[in-house]
Amino acid sequence: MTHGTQVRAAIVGSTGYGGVELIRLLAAHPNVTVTSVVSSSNAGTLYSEGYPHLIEIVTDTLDAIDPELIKSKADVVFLATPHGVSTKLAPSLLDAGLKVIDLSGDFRLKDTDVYAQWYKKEAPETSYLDRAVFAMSELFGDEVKGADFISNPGCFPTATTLGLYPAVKAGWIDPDTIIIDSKTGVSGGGRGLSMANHFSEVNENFKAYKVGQHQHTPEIEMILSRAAGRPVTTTFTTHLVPMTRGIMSTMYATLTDKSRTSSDFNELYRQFYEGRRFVRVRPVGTYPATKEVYGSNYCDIGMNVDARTGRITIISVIDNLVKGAAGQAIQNLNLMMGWDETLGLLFTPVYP
Ligand SMILES: NC(=O)C1=CN([C@@H]2O[C@H](COP(=O)(O)OP(=O)(O)OC[C@H]3O[C@@H](n4cnc5c(N)ncnc54)[C@H](OP(=O)(O)O)[C@@H]3O)[C@@H](O)[C@H]2O)C=CC1
Ligand SMILES: CC(=O)N[C@@H](CCC(=O)OP(=O)(O)O)C(=O)O
Repeated sequence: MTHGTQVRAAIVGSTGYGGVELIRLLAAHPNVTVTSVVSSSNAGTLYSEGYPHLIEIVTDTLDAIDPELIKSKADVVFLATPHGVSTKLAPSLLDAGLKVIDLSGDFRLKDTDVYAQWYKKEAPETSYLDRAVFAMSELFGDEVKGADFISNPGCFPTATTLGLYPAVKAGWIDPDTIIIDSKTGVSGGGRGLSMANHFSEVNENFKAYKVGQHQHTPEIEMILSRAAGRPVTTTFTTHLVPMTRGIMSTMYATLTDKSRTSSDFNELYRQFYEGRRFVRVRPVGTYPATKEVYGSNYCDIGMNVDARTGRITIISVIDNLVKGAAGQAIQNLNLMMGWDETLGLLFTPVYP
């Protein structure tokens, strides 16, 4: 599996935004070498033709999707492919003996009917679904060590549930009252051009989308239900804002004990995330902005209790391409391999 400590990685969907972010981050990882960049549509061409910023840095030619070829070049495969593709690809890669980390939503939901309902696609085969470990690093990281198949969380569920989990788990907020208002940058939609992420549609604009229909709703509910120890449903709305990277989730909920203060919650969160470098709980009275995590694997959280209304407002931010995708996938690789979870990921946010 390893050569010394070196793991060889292949990236399927390497030409997309998640794939190119994996390349950027893995270039700084001491234990991983990217040995195969894979494309379903451009095999045989130079990778840097599609990404001139990587000229003379990534000199590889794109490989075709061939499990045996990938197995000959790599130990672990990242799937940064659209929903529905991993369902078909992951089984053959696992059968070839590769470890797989899937960035798509295909293997996150264990109920096949729920997947089919929200993703409008046929669910993966149950035996492979059962094998996939859903890995929100800070919440379920203990389940990842030694796994051979990881399902990486979605970007909105990452920002949202890291912000809500400690309060729900402690029983300090009523899970039935939670309302989640999320905003995302355009890169969340991937590199493929659609009318929705056309410059003229996004610039100077701010719009809600997939209202009541977002595919991340059942994933958020699955995680909050684990925290609450009973089924939880929630109201979740996404908005597209004119920025490239970043997600902000603003969450509202009613307190179960109205005497608790912002300081009480702040202390609860600090204790819950103690020792987890990538979650930064902001001091009472301060709130994170997306730019403060730009290009980094951090999730920053701030909260305010309003004694007047008996409600809490929790604000959580991530970079959708890092903590929301490639960064957390690498964090999960680290946990899977039994390495320090921060390996290769301790870079500062890009500012300004
Ligand atoms: N963008 C984000 O912020 C986040 C994305 N994700 C998830 O990560 C995955 C990748 O997203 P993202 O990088 O944004 O998407 P992109 O659209 O930017 O890239 C997806 C890539 O997948 C490849 N691809 C398309 N069809 C197929 C196919 N049939 N078989 C194999 N490869 C295919 C394409 O490359 P080629 O034609 O060269 O094969 C394409 O470049 C998605 O599942 C997405 O939901 C998760 C969290 C956040
Ligand atoms: C702007 C935009 O369209 N964002 C996407 C982000 C989802 C995504 O990336 O998908 P997974 O995290 O499920 O893999 C969306 O809202 O559907």
